[in-house]
Amino acid sequence: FTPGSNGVRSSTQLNARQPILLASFNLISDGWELEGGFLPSFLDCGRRKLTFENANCLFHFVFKMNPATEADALNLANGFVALLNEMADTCAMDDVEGCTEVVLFPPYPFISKVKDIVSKEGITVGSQQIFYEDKGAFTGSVSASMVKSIGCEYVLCGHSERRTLFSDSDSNINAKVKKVLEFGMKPILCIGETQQEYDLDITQEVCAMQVSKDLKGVSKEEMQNVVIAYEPVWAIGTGLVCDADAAHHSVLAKMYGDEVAQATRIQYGGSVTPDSVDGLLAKSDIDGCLVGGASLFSDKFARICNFKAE
Ligand SMILES: O=C(CO)COP(=O)(O)O
Repeated sequence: FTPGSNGVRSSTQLNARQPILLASFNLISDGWELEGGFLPSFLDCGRRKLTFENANCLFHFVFKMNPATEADALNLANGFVALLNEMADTCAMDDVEGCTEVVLFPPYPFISKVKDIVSKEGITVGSQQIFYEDKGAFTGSVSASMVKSIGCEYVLCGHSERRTLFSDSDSNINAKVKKVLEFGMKPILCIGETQQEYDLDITQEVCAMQVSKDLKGVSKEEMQNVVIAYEPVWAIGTGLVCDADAAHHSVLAKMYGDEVAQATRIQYGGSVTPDSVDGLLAKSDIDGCLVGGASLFSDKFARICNFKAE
């Protein structure tokens, strides 16, 4: 492909991929036998802080394996809080409607102390990963009960880096999604095609397969706690931004009606920065962003939360 001059793939480049979630949810619906197309709303899903003009958005900031020390992580968290305090905020802590939900995903050792700093600002924390077993001789692993017990509300499942670097299979991801739900937390299922799959024009098939395998056995009712993050692998950490037409709610609406389309939260991830966020969130079909690299800079974090849809 040829990226646009600003590193953003244009919609013409993405025409072929627009029905990704149509295909994906078609497969899911075969398993669910959806009737009448109702899924409960996601709007009860947690903390919120900011109002601005951005109602009901869901921003997840994933630190990945950064920063190097606890002191650095706490500095970052304090920086977020300081900047948020400078911003207009009309959301009460227990507001839901019209407020933006912000969740941080620090590495395990920093979760509790970061949570202590940011929770008074209405920001909550999540876990970048869990193992699907409850307990036992699984050296180096962390269970759902452990992260739940320190206040994690969300858990990432199926991130492309886990799929490729740590051989996370679809069946393992499915087991993790179910374990997260069993413990009353919310899985964020990450899906997305690689560069090679994009070039082969099999994006739809790849995403459909991931969704159908990774959500196998997840009920309609449980789906109210599932978030889907569409993250093209080629866009992660590269500066290239998919225009995310692929994550189009209207394809869901055509199949299941508006209620389902509105109830399903779809995030976009892949090189979300202060420069790209406004354009991305101007698309009514994107409900929020999953942010990696920009999470490590408090000014970028603050600007992303305070996006202005173009
Ligand atoms: O992988 C990501 C979030 O999960 C995206 O990472 P970047 O924002 O660094 O591209």
